[in-house]
Formats: sequence, C-alpha cells, structure tokens
Amino acid sequence: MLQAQDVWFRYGARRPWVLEAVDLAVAPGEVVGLCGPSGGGKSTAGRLLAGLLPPARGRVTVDGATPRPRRTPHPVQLVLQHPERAMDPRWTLRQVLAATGAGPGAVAALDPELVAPGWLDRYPHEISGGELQRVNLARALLARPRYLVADELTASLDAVTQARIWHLLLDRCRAASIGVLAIAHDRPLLEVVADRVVDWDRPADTRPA
Ligand SMILES: Nc1ncnc2c1ncn2[C@@H]1O[C@H](COP(=O)(O)OP(=O)(O)OP(=O)(O)O)[C@@H](O)[C@H]1O
Repeated sequence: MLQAQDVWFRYGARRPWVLEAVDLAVAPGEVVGLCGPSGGGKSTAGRLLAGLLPPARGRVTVDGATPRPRRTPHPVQLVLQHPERAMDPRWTLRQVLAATGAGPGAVAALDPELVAPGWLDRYPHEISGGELQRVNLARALLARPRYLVADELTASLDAVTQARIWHLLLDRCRAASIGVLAIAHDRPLLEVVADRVVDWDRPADTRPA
C-alpha cells in the first residue's frame, strides 16, 4: 500500500499550508484518480508520495516502510505532463532510458508498442509529444516501481493519443500489480481509467495561513 497518513506540507515556514492532514492510499495494482481545483495541492501531494518533498508532519509509507531518501530508483515513480522538461535535450532517447540504470539490454528489449526501436537514436525533439510521453512512461517503468504517480499525464494530447497512452499504462501496471495515482482535472477521464476517484475540493487560496 502507498499511503499518506495525516500529511501536512507547506513551501516555507511563513507560507500557507498546501496539504493539511491529508490521508491517501493506493493499493498494489489499484488505480486511484485524484481530482480537484487548480492550486489545491494535487501535484504537491504527488511529489511527496514520490519522495521528492518531505512532509512537515505525518508519514508517507510504501508497503509499510518509509523509503530511504537517496534510495535509487525510488519505488514510487512520478510521470509528469511535460516529458521534454524532464529530459536532457542533448541526450538521445537511448541515453535517457539507459540513465535509469536499466542497462542497454533492457532498453533494447523494450516493448515496441511502448517505444519504437527507431526512436532510440533520436533526440527528444525528434519525436512527437505523445511519442515522447510513451518514452517517459517507459523510463518510469524501467525503474521497476511499485507505484506510479501520473500527474496530468495526457493533458496536452489529443483524445486518440490519450487513450493509447492510458491503455499502455493500465496494461503494464495491471500485469505487474503496480498501483497508480492518476492526477487530472478531467474527471470523465478519471472515471474511465480509475477504480475509484478521490475529489479534493479545497482551493489553497481560501485556506488560512
Ligand atoms: N515550488 C513551489 N513553491 C512555492 N509554492 C508552490 C510551489 N509549487 C506549488 N506551490 C503552491 O502550492 C499550491 C498547490 O500547488 P499544486 O501545484 O500542488 O496544486 P495542484 O492542485 O496540482 O494545481 P494544478 O491543478 O493547477 O496543477 C499552489 O498555491 C501553488 O502556488
């Protein structure tokens, strides 16, 4: 189980709380949708769950334990909306994928449905946005995560590409019992892809400091 228990977080001691007493849980193989208003703290929660930010109070646990901060790869992988921002533009996609520590064999053996072999020697700007998001997803899966946090994974893509990427993600996560937290504004999308949807109805700017 990926769990946030009574988690509090703010970006600085004088800033308002972004997360207040948050509880969230994702079971192995479960797909949980997280929906809510802009600025409500969904992406912040995703970063805490992936170990990129520490809670001020409360606990984040992965299968009952608190992951060590520098343990690589982290058992919770975060996949963001803009893959190009998460990749070095001077690296080929083969280098990007190899940097996970997976090794050239694992990169070459990637499912061609996810990453076409012909893309590997191209640079990030040499494939489309939807194709690059597939590479980004492959990169997260190469880290052999127990859980994935998909933050607006397909928000800037057309409907056909969205469906293709979600199909690939759900297929692989179900096969490996990887739990998924899917963050999105698009509630109808979450209703299709998730086993259950959690609504956050707490815009940050209405909360006291
Ligand atoms: N690095 C940061 N430093 C300071 N404040 C931040 C930082 N990142 C986010 N915030 C603030 O924290 C609050 C929550 O932001 P967050 O991105 O988690 O919300 P969100 O629900 O994901 O929003 P959206 O749906 O618009 O992506 C916002 O008020 C935002 O301005």
